Amino acid sequence: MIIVNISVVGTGYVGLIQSVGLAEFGFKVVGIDIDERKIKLLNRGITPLYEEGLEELLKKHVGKNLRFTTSYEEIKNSDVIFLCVGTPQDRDGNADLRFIYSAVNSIKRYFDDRYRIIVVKSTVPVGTNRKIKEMLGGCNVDVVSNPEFLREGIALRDFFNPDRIVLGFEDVNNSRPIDIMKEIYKYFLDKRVPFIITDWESAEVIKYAANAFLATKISFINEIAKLIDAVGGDIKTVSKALGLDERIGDKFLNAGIGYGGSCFPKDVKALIKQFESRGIEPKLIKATDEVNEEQIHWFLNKIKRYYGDLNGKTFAVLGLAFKPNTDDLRESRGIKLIDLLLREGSIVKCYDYVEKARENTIERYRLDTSGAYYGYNLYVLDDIYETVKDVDGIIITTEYSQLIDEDWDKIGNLVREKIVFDGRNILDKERIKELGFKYFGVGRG
Ligand SMILES: NC(=O)c1ccc[n+]([C@@H]2O[C@H](COP(=O)([O-])OP(=O)(O)OC[C@H]3O[C@@H](n4cnc5c(N)ncnc54)[C@H](O)[C@@H]3O)[C@@H](O)[C@H]2O)c1
Ligand SMILES: O=c1ccn([C@@H]2O[C@H](COP(=O)(O)OP(=O)(O)O[C@H]3O[C@H](CO)[C@@H](O)[C@H](O)[C@H]3O)[C@@H](O)[C@H]2O)c(=O)[nH]1
Repeated sequence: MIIVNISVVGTGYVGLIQSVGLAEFGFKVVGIDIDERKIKLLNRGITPLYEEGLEELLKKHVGKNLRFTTSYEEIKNSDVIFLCVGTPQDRDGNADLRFIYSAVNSIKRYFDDRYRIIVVKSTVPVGTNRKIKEMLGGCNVDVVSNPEFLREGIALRDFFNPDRIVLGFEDVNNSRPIDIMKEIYKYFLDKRVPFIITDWESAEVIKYAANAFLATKISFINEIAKLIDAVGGDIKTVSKALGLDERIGDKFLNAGIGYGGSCFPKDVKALIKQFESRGIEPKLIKATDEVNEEQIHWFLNKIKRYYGDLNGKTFAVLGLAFKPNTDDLRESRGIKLIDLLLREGSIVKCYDYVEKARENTIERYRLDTSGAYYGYNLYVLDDIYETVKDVDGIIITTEYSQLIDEDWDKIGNLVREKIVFDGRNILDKERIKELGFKYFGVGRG
């Protein structure tokens, strides 16, 4: 089979990267989304979300072998359909599959006798690929589980350089869908990226297990950081020494105010639910989640212990996105801390290096033009020096490396009190203290 047409359903972080990536490979791609505003922007070559290098690649292909639409009719002409809609958390902590099922029903309407493949890239609980196949009963279709492992902020780099490609099939002895997937991902085969060809269930579990393992590394080091805080020492040295053991590895051992984002928090919770619904207690994964939920409160208490009462105090919160170089605020620890500070009666001035993250914050709180959040005291500023002016304390909430190179002398002259609560352990503790700042990190004595 020569793949002629590909469609990608859902044009968020995953779907948009998948669309431009496949267009770059030379395929004819149509992105489908129910969000008309997004589709209009995309067809004009504008990305509704911020990701480095994405707009350039979008502009290169849009109007040529890449276009976007809200019409599912495109499915008629598609050989391969990538499913990339969101699977957010529902009220009970399960993965909400509403968007998946609604997209599958929309796709089904345009199926005829032609053979097609649906590739599920969304993160879905065990059993979902099987359920999708059942929903398509009678159709000439194969369903392939192909979880995505990209990280926001470096999504394009991750897309073109994956550690592995995981492909789950209903029947690993049926070569037809396997061959087609290998044709689509020939670029990766040529690069000798390992391919894991397996069953649906294993593929589905791999995605959740990978996220839960990384989240556990973070919660583990955050727990050790609490001990270090009590006894003295520096968690950064501890992490470094641990990481030098190749069996442990140095990645994802940075202590801080916890993990956020659109994946770890919801995926860890959804994995817990998948255990529980089968009568198994996931003790370790539950602890990972609990440590993370607690971490921001533990850090707020540290701030409270210093000031006594936070009511009326002014803080500069540096970092709004859940991680550097993205505009994504989902489950951002910075936003969570802002909410907690506002509840304590504090005045918050905040800043992020990514302009779109600042805009999203304004939108989230529906700020008026002066920057004052109705009923609260929240200001989103476009300049870091304006942000720190006259504050009682600086709180770092996102691990931006740019913070290291800021003019801390100048910052020291602008603040009311020279004190930094470094929720990401990003600053050089000794250097900042030499400049006369009081310094509080996470597990730094
Ligand atoms: N964001 C990441 O870094 C990342 C990485 C790996 C996996 N994932 C997983 O990929 C999936 C998508 O995540 P995301 O961050 O790209 O989500 P997103 O919220 O950014 O995008 C989802 C898109 O789907 C669209 N959509 C919803 N219902 C639709 C429908 N019926 N038809 C067509 N479009 C529809 C929405 O309008 C939206 O544009 C999730 O399951 C997530 O867990 C995300
Ligand atoms: O040592 C560390 C590393 C990360 N974090 C925090 O962990 C969160 C998540 O970071 P990261 O994993 O880099 O970002 P995501 O874009 O959420 O990517 C994760 O979630 C995606 C969606 O499932 C997966 O595809 C990726 O492989 C997985 O890394 C952020 O809040 C970070 O601040 C730490 O606190 N300490």
